Amino acid sequence: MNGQPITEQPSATAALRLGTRRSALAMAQSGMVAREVTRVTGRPVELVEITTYGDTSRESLAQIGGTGVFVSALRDALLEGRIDFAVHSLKDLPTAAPEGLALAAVPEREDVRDALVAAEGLALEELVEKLAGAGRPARIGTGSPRRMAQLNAWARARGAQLETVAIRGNVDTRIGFVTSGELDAVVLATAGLNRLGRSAEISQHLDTEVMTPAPGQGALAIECTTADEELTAALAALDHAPTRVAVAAERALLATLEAGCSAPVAALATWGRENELRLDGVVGDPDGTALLKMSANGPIVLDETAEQRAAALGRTLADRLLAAGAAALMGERAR
Ligand SMILES: NCc1[nH]cc(CCC(=O)O)c1CC(=O)O
Repeated sequence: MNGQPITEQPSATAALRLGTRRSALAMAQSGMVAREVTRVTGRPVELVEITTYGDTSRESLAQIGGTGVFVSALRDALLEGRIDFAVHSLKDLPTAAPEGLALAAVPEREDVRDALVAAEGLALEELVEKLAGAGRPARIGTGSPRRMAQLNAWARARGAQLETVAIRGNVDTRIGFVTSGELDAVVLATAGLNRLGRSAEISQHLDTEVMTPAPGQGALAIECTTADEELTAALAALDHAPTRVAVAAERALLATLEAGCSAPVAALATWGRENELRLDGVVGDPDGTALLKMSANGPIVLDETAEQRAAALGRTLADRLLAAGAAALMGERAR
């Protein structure tokens, strides 16, 4: 794929170099954005493969620190001029704004929900009931403390038997645990499965009340250098303001909690009535013994200050969560 223009244009302008990770999901996301970029700029886009630490390390994300493991190699390539722009899953992007880089666009968000991929296409409740009949707990794989916390809290609330099993790996590997019978189900982001054309393997879309998604889940981030003003301006055509503002609230909550993408923190901002942003925040411990849930609403008009006001909403909700004991719940490791 390296060096191959994936979109051809009659114009003689030089190809834009899009840095991408090699995973199937990253390639799918980059390919989709590449086509859009060609549509709005008229320039061909070539994919440049970049390997990140998160791709080569076999350690758990919690062990290697989580924040930024998929992102830093792409950012280095941008700052060294080896690529012109990069596409990240927004939920993998550290909340700190990097020197010299611009978040040029946040395209319209995909489905925010987490998905259950279970044997025989069973829903969570059916799966747990069936296995209770067989005298054992449902074994559900996920590497995410956020998903573990909410799965365990769900089970605890209904006195159901469920066991979360820490797993890692790409989408194929994770679904493989279910097909092989090693696990009864895994939880993955719906957005990723949709982008990979694997929606048919979803047995249930988990309700966001039961499984609130990660901050930024389902959204992409398109990054380039601030020095490249022309490209920054051109990429802005791919920006979707309602998505950008919603994720600003979610990420401000995460930043204020001083938590990373491997922390048991969930946040979802949704537009209700026109110009009304609702933010739901959840902090838990992976065992699901306690789950702290709060929400806040703010009237936000989509103007130049919208992102800042959304961020203020996120900080306010985070402060309320902290006042209610969020820090102790997350524990030292996640902070
Ligand atoms: N942490 C890995 C990761 N980063 C983004 C997605 C899915 C796509 C998205 O949420 O935009 C995934 C996989 C998953 O959680 O199943």
